[in-house]
Amino acid sequence: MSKLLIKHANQLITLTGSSEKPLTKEEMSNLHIIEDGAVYIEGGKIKSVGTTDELLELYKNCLDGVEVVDATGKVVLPGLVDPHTHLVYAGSRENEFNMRLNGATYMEIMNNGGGIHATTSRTRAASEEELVEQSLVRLDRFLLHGVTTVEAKSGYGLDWETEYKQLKAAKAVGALHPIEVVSTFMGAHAVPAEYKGNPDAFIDLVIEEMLPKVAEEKLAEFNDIFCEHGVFTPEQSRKLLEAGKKYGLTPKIHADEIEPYEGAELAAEVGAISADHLLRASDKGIEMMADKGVIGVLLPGTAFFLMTEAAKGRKMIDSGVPVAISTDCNPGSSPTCSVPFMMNLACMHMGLNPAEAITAATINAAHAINRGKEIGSIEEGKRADLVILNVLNYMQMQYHYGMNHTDTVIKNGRVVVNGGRLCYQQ
Ligand SMILES: N=CN[C@@H](CCC(=O)O)C(=O)O
Ligand SMILES: [Zn+2]
Repeated sequence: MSKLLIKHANQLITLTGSSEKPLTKEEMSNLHIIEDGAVYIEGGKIKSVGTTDELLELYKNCLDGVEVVDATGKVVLPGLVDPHTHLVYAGSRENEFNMRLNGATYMEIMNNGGGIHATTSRTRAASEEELVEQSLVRLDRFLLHGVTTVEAKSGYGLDWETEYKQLKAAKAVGALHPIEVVSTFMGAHAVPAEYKGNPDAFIDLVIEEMLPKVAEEKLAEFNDIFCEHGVFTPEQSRKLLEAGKKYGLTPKIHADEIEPYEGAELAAEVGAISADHLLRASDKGIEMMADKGVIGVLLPGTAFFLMTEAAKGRKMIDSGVPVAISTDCNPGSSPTCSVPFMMNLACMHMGLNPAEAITAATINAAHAINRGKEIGSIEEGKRADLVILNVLNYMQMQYHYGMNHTDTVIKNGRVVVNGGRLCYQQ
């Protein structure tokens, strides 16, 4: 059984005591830091957490054969968790970026057959192997940025054959790569050209034909929809999310991204685990989310890349919404794998402080994908997913913005990134 000791961390950010439920309000700023910290890992799990002196004393007679990682001058965090990605797709859309720089809007591009439709065409045309290959490249990028778990949505098929191919590709990459991939079914990501003008019929198809197959083959844990003016209405969204619950799929929702549409309210009403985007969420919706404990997944890269006003992260935290951060990694509105940069943006454009950004990208992000008991904090019994950053204290992670400080990544107790380079064996 592999054994590993991390010692002399300048700051060991443990986030102790957060496994049962996501952190809210002031709790989000309390990182439970151990100075000169150490972690002992055995068989992929965290065995002990304490100061270096404490752990060296505790294990003094059994350090033979233990791999030792010296974190002097560095910060140790739980592995970052990305709870909202569109990981599996084919192609890219830099042409649309150029169009947007010249004044076109995201929805105009989509309504003219680009956007999600453009990626749908390419994803339909790609083989499962091609999707796997392209997704593995992105997973390597995530890992190099300290991310050890990602959620991945389908939604570039909009027909069963391709949705199935995407979900299978997500499973395959999860098995091939050190990063754990958690699947979400998002058959209702857009109204496909074949159903243009008849979104109700498409929702019925998703409910009647696709949901049962997703459930039968256990292809996903969550069910998501793009609830947006011109895409799916709150009524259609409610119908789909309620139907998914009957198949054991937990609701998630793309809510209030472009225009206010009572998506936050709907998330609270259907008992969604998270409502994501929320750029235009209403005050009432924010209150309802706080009341029901719906996690607000902030996607600061999307507002940044679409050059629009960011979600009100500060207000959400002050109102009691448990907040998480994600990349929204996708080829149109946020083609990035850098969770650390999202944390920078959340501080600069959404009013989070650096401690809250860490909570949002670790334990709260883990809760947003129902993994709070296994990952997201550094505690005895949890999975040994950790990242070691080349900074002296956690605030420097946000202060030296736009840089990748990842030095070492440990996944399930194995060193998979060392000195900022990938070092895992497939
Ligand atoms: N807005 C809907 N879906 C994605 C973007 C997908 C795309 O443009 O390809 C999002 O979350 O931002
Ligand atoms: Zn998304």
